[in-house]
Amino acid sequence: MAMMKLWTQIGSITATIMFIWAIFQHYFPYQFRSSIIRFFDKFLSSLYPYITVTFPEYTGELIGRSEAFIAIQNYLRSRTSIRPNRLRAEAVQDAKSLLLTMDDNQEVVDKFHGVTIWWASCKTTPTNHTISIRPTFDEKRFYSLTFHRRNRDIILGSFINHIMEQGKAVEVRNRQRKLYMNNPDKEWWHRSNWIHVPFEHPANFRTLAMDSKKKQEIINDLVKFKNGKEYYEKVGKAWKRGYLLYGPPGTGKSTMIASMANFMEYDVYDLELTCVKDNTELKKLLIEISNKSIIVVEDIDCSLDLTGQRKKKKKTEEEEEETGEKMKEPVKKDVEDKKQSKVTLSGLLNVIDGIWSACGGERLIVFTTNHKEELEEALIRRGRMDRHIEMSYCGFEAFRVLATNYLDVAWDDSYDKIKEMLEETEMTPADVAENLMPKYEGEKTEECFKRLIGALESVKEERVNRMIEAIASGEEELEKAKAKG
Ligand SMILES: Nc1ncnc2c1ncn2[C@@H]1O[C@H](COP(=O)(O)OP(=O)(O)OP(=O)(O)O)[C@@H](O)[C@H]1O
Ligand SMILES: [Mg+2]
Repeated sequence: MAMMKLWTQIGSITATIMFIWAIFQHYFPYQFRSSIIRFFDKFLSSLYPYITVTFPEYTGELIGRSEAFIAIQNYLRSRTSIRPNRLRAEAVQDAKSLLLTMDDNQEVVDKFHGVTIWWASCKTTPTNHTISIRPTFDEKRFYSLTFHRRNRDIILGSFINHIMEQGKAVEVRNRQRKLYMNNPDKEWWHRSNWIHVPFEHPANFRTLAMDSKKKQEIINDLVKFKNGKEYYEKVGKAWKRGYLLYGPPGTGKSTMIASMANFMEYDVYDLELTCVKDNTELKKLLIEISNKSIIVVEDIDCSLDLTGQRKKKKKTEEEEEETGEKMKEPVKKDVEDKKQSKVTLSGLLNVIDGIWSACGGERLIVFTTNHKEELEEALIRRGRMDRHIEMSYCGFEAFRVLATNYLDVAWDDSYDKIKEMLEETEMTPADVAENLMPKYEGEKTEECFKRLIGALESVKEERVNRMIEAIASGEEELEKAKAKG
């Protein structure tokens, strides 16, 4: 009975509103309507003198979460005086610690210079009621900030700036750095084109084996870059820097990238170009990359045939026909991959230093290669790849770092012999490190050095044999040429 009464009341209220609305539309010409609406607005706001600002998690066409939303989330986390009834826990630092955030649909009171502010974390529920285990795009989160109209200037001015600064500082403090990879099998419900894992590589400049002067130069360069925001603005250049690391396999190029990331406290975006469909997708990936990051393209010479895709493809087919031999499957797959990716050299150049490269700041771009000479000049010219760093075979200084890392010895009698041998041979730091590493619990330093000396001797022997063979074949050629006259 009571239910029926309620429905009758709702029905009559709705009918009255519709009636008033119809009269309003019929009797008031549209020129007057807006003034009347404004008048009612003023009237209502005098009854309710509060202003509410909302901060959605995702805004308009922007890809990625809104910076303001993230800053507020971090700011609220840092406010110990704010005590929501319900909190949401999120594991960070590879589940080593928990971050607590205000749960959805909670309200808290905050103060700023004596002004009271009301925060609410809101979530709109999906309009369609389909059952799904995945988060749907209809689920929208936002923060709302409410304050009295008389505090408008202080809140919209200094308070908003204060939140952004505080929020960013908290983010830097709590941040678990991440290693990202581009995600070619992205499902439609994934907002991001990148997937990530915690970045926990232990490499650092102290343990990186290389010439100490060269290492210090790189460190200085990185420090200058990190503190160079104003400088880059002054000279009108995007705040980014390119490094080309080149050298034989096992000389520490990837280790150098990890050391750089740890030194700068940056995230790493490992960009696999062969998985990027085309230039448009490359741009989309780029604009999703956060600031304070290193974009890495390993083995750039193998990533794409940037120097002329068609030419090389044709050549491979011709080679197949000529030799009558079919390509090995992995090689064929590699060629297929390159065929699938339509990223062009100009697309890549655009990302490095075209107009798109200025989206975001404080980014390092690092290319690695084993064959610098095969790279297109335009790709690695100064300004794009600002510093070319050669990672070379193990010299004596690099060896000393490795000896300290692996055996904890600063000096040994065998050093002189090893020094002499390292100057005569070419052994990568990876091989030196492998020989220095004790092979069983308690293996003595002298045994490790003996193993290294043995390995160096065999490398030297191989080198001598190769030289003898080369001379012999050269002499043979010379004899043949002489015989031909
Ligand atoms: N300069 C170095 N300092 C310290 N360790 C090194 C150095 N170079 C190589 N190593 C050791 O050798 C391993 C292989 O090195 P790394 O992967 O960095 O070589 P790379 O130059 O990237 O090789 P590739 O060209 O094959 O990718 C590393 O895990 C590290 O342990
Ligand atoms: Mg590598």
